[in-house]
Amino acid sequence: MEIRIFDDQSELDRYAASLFAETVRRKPDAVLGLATGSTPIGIYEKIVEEHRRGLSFREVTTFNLDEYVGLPRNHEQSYYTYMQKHLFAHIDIRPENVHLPNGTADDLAAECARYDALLAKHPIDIQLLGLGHNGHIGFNEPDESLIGETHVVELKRETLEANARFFASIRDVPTHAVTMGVGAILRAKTIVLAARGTDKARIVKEALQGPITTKCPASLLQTHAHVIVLLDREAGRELE
Ligand SMILES: N[C@@H]1[C@@H](O)[C@H](O)[C@@H](COP(=O)(O)O)O[C@@H]1O
Repeated sequence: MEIRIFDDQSELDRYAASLFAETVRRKPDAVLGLATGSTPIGIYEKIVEEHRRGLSFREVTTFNLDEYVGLPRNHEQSYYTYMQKHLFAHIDIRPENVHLPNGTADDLAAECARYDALLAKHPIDIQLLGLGHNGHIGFNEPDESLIGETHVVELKRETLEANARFFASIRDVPTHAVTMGVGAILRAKTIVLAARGTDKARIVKEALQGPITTKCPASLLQTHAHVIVLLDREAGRELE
């Protein structure tokens, strides 16, 4: 596991973006795994800058980690809207190459199977991950056991609280989400985990240097051969 600590936020964003840009330069039809949350926003800005400097995403395919259950695509807090706003509207990606779980599907089990079939056809070259305060990756919440494939998850209280800041009140935060499972995440050839801020310091330490346990889903990343962890000083301050 490679751990890089940055003094400057925009340096972290630029470095993360360069890893994705390099992948696309090397392989124009690369498959990118994408994440939401506040952490990737600056990274997407830098990816858009790479596009403005000439990098094309015409042949690229993307998969997002997760989507809320029950939010229509055009809801302002859907991850579909987030991705349009922060990335897809600003690059030349083909809409048909963009994949997110559909959280409003009538048959969510069928939707999960559809997503897994697509993932099986398009192995992810590089996967971006944020880190939940409780160690979740995507929406794989800490539990006695974890699920490998795409599934519906009930969000933990702490996740609802953390994400309430994006909604009018905690009552408006969807209680369930569709998430890619840890199997698909760990099958990505390269994983880039980004975390910032003092409030992530404890979970960063637990995930990277604590025991490998389903109680901290991000700790499973310790088993992956090619993980690059990008932290600011605050998020990295408890690491030994
Ligand atoms: N489903 C997302 C995760 O993919 C993300 O990593 C996490 C952390 O978000 P933030 O970067 O805003 O701390 O939030 C959400 O719960």
